[in-house]
Amino acid sequence: MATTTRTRPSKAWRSTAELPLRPAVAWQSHADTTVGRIPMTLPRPSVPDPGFRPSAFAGEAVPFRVTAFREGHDLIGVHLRLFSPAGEESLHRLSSLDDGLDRWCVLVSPTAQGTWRFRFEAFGDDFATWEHAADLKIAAGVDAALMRESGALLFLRAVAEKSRPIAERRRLEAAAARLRDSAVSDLAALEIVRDPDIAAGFAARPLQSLVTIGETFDLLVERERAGVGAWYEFFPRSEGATRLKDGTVRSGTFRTAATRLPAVAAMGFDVLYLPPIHPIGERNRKGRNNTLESRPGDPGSPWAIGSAAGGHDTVHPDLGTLDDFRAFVTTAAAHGLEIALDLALQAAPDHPWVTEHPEWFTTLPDGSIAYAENPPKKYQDIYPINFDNDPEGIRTEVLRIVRHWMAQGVKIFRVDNPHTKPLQFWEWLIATVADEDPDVVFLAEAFTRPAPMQRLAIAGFQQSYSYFTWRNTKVELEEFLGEISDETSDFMRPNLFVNTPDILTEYLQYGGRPAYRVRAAIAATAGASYGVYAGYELYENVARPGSEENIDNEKYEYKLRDWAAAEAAGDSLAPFLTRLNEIRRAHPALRQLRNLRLHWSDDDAILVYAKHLPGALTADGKADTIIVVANVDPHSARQTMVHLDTRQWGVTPGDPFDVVDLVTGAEWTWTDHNFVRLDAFNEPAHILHVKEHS
Ligand SMILES: O=P(O)(O)O[C@H]1O[C@H](CO)[C@@H](O[C@H]2O[C@H](CO)[C@@H](O)[C@H](O)[C@H]2O)[C@H](O)[C@H]1O
Repeated sequence: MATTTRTRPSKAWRSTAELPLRPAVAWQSHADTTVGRIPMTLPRPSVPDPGFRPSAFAGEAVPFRVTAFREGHDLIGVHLRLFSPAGEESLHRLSSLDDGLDRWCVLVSPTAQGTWRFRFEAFGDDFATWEHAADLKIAAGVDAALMRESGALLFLRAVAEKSRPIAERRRLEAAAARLRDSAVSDLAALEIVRDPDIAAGFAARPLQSLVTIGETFDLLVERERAGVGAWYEFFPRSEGATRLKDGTVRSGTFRTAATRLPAVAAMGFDVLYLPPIHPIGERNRKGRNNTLESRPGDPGSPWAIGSAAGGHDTVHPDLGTLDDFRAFVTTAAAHGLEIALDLALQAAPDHPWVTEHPEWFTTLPDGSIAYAENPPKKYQDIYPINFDNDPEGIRTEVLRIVRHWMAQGVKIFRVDNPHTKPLQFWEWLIATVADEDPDVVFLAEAFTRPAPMQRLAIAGFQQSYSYFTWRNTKVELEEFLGEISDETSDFMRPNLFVNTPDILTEYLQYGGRPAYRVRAAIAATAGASYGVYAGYELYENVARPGSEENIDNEKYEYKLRDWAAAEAAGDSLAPFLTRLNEIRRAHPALRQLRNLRLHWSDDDAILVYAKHLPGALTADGKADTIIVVANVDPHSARQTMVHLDTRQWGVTPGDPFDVVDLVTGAEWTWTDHNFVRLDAFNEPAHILHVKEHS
């Protein structure tokens, strides 16, 4: 049987409205004004700080937007002229959002990495202006002769454009003659005004006047993993750790931890993040539950980096050797997992830096060095680095360390507390590393105020931890999702971790299993990147009294977990996480962020959002639409009406469309208003795929 395969164009972009390329010609310009003939403002993608550039990831559906208008009521059009890193030029027609705000938009997906350039070109759309007026006036018998003659002149102007296909020019010439022919009735002339072929020709090659060329901007396109991925975090020392007869625990190693890789991969995760893997300080080592006294056998916090065994370039001897680490990275890659390493720029008191480079620390008047803090947290087992004492020396050392791990196959770094170090330093480091390898990704662990958090992203961090963990109610989530998918999306890519070793929110502590389930569903579908710290799947929800983190925290001790027994007993969320990751892989709309749109329900705990990706931007040419309806009250069953703006995926309001729940398999026919009932104790969220549509 013959099969047909859709072949995608091998260009560096995909577009919802690409036009044949035409040279840019500014027909009117005045050097004595700032504003162009057709004013354009608020171009996007953009960043709030001059000197920096917006970014996207390869394959991201980027809405290129601008606000453009002109005096009076003649119609305008707007083009996006795009230049790929290789210098290929393309032209894309923006559509009016018709929201009364003069906003225009086109979706383009750059698929090639590198620096792109783009600009907007606005123009008087002379055919559209005439068509609009002629349609009304000729039909009403007002100025019909005048309209017909204006049309003929317009068509002949188009005929003179040699770049138009010959068939189109002939059609226009004939149409102009008929408009002028007094034997042709006004009713017949109206058919010319409404001729779809003529309209299509002018849509592809508009008849332009007053062409205004906007400023040219840069857009940095980074690799897909910079923006998309399912992350899993585990402590390698816990994986394969064994309790000995005397009650002590023998550390896991890279070799034993490697035996857990198939299970992490089978859950569908893409990135495995490891907390620091370096020697841990002996002096001031913390004991269990963040106590200041460690007991024999306590392994200490991995973030207390450095001992006589070495510093940031060394593997903790308990974990194995550098060769073992390299083998671990290779095995992970064979399972489709990329390793993310921690980059925590601080030192335990016995780190070699402390004696070799005392100038890298701040010595107090009494000769001591103050320990690190991230108020209200106190890190008595580490010294912070003073980046201003020897900036060059510190830069050289950190670059050496990063290069060292890159040489072992690491291309992702989770940076600890970057907001406690100078922004300038990060701008330099990330740019320097990108020059050497543009595939390296830095994730900022900056739980701080919005301004420093956002500036770290603008300065170059490819990804950022976010406030997601603390946004739990419907109202909070709506505000958060609206912000990350639009306001900050040109420069900040949030990773929606559901938990971390430092964060066990009250919502999880008291929400029971429904809370774990619904949070995972929202993170995996709302975030293009999301993450899970090991133990989440076992619903570990007991906090250390007075803190927002797990009791008997893995940061200070080995954690021996029986994954298989939990799963066999039905006490594991792993099957659900696996399904979520399968859904993410099967649905390209979910591997996007900027396409998230909030919809509505009548209930204060039912959150509704959808993600749509047009077929023009998907690899197989099929549109993909997912609707998520989530009950964020983990203590109840809720029923309500859900209201959708179905036009976002091309369905006329009121028309029916079929959906399938990707978790339960249930199928329904929906319209723009639908009844839902979500029982938190059963299935707190619908993840609905809109079946076959254009
Ligand atoms: O300050 P954050 O909440 O962003 O947390 C990150 O950095 C902390 C310091 O590196 C780190 O804290 C852990 O390591 C410290 C140093 O060993 C130790 O004193 C803390 O008790 C321990 O929580 C935290 O894990 C990291 O995510």
